[in-house]
Amino acid sequence: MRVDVISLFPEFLAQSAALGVVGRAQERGLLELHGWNPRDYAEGNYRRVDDRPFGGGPGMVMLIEPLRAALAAARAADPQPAPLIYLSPQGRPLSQAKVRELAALPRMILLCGRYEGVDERFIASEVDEEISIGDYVLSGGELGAAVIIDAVTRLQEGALNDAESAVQDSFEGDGLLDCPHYSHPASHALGNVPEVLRSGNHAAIARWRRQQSLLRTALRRPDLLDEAGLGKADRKLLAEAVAGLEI
Ligand SMILES: CN(C)c1cccc(CNc2ccc(C(N)=O)cn2)c1
Repeated sequence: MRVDVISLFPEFLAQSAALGVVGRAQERGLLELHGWNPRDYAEGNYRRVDDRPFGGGPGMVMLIEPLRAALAAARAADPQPAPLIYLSPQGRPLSQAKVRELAALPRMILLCGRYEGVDERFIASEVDEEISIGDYVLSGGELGAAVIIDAVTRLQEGALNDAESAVQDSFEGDGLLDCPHYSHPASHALGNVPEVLRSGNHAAIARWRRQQSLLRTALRRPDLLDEAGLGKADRKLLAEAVAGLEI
């Protein structure tokens, strides 16, 4: 997958993408990252990329022309079509379903705004999708771009080895929160590992894990539970777990 990032701080993305799963995916040729800095395309001796908003008010707005030139350069660098995705607090919240959709694309271009964002005319004319990574304001869209790059890279075939791909279950396969995990030592001052996990009874272990995921989701994220569309067996498992709670 090719990802082009339009950002005033392309080195930020390069550094964060050089590590871990994303770094390895680049080495394996599973991911190709390219940065485009609007400042390289800003005219005039001040090479302006932002200016004050019409109508007054605080902050600065990113100007149309440097963005148009940076986007044109990115598109000219590779014939593959790609959606332009703008990271902003006004975007649609990112979800694993959206990550799966993006991960299936051959290419995407991520636009990272700074300041108060981008001139609305550029958004209206060029942006295909506006995405938010959560309801909070950051100093720039770069962290959102890094989140999307990480999340889509994990889903590229060959990006994760077996140990890592186990983490694919919650939020992905079934839309529920993950169950608790334990490792050595089996008994510890902080408590002991649940017996079922040491029983070797794989059916009982799978049942316990599913039940824990259901219970956790019900207690922490009932909104996800509604979306998960539980079947009869799951509802029975959950009822049994809830009955077992000493509340
Ligand atoms: C209106 N405004 C402040 C603004 C508008 C656009 C971009 C930016 C850059 N900052 C960002 C970007 C994304 C997110 C997110 N939640 O995905 C949070 N902050 C700020």
